[in-house]
Amino acid sequence: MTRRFGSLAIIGLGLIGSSIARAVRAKLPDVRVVGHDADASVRDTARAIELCDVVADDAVAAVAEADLVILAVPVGRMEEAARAIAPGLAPDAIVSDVGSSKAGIAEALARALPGRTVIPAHPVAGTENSGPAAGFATLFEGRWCILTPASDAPATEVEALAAFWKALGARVETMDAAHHDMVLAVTSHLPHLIAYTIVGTASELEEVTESEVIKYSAGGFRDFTRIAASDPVMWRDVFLANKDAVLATLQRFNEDLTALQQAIRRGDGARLEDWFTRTRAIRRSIIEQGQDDAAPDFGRKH
Ligand SMILES: NC(=O)C1=CN([C@@H]2O[C@H](COP(=O)(O)OP(=O)(O)OC[C@H]3O[C@@H](n4cnc5c(N)ncnc54)[C@H](O)[C@@H]3O)[C@@H](O)[C@H]2O)C=CC1
Ligand SMILES: O=C(O)C(=O)Cc1ccc(O)cc1
Repeated sequence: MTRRFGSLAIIGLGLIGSSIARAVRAKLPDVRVVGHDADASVRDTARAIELCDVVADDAVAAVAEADLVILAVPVGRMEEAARAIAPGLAPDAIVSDVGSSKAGIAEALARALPGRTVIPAHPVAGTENSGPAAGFATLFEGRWCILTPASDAPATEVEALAAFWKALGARVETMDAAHHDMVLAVTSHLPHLIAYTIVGTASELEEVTESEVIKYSAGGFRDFTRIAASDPVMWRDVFLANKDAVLATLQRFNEDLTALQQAIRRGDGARLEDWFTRTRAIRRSIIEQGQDDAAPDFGRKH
């Protein structure tokens, strides 16, 4: 029988940590949830909104009873968060995380928690908002959660973690951490980099005032501004951690951008039309598969 967790500790009570707490309360009401955050003001907010059964001031105390510990801190803080919980972990506790990149975190957690069962995970669900008030219980519904267990991870524990995420409404996939990082570099990290670039570039163009950028932002640019409002610390860490895959993807992107630039300069309408026809077909197949993440209610709150 699949192991069911009775007591969960969440380290980091921002958007993702607080969404897990809310989803567990809604879908797994028998699971005890203890939360901890390094930031005292976040702990105060978590207590004020009664996010968890207990909010612990101390990381060691937070994990003492837990059979599942989820680290929901920025990617660059994973190792220190793991080191902080290590002395308090129960012998059979599983440690997981929610970081947006995976290979570097797997190495960091293995260093910090030798001999422990560590199963990294990435719920591919989020918004541009951060902090404990930004979370919501339905965030993971119908969204993928990718598990990247090491090849020697115990299958029963991987299955238990998969069952946990499915109970929160997620669809679960398992893959190698390096493959995860390459796929997410294309589907998430590069798009964020492009959004950060275009919004910054638009606001710096001498010919266009900042008020015009705001006044005339049509649909496409507005979508970019939403993404470009994402948490600066979180995304700094993602790009530093997934450097190799992001740079490889960026290289390809730059080549394609140069090809389109050349088509515009040469008046090569056929090339532009071919390219745009292909991308429209991609969008349509995403919608047909029922994975329309760009739907207007994407950042919905409950
Ligand atoms: N924001 C998003 O849309 C998504 C984020 N993720 C990943 O989830 C993780 C958390 O992201 P968010 O919840 O968005 O960030 P957030 O900024 O909303 O929350 C992070 C929290 O971690 C706390 N923290 C930092 N260092 C800590 C430490 N050493 N010990 C305890 N608490 C600590 C911060 O005080 C903050 O409250 C990141 O690794 C991110 O890559 C994954 C999927 C989506
Ligand atoms: O807000 C958006 O559009 C996102 O793309 C949210 C997101 C951010 C980071 C992740 O690792 C997964 C999902």
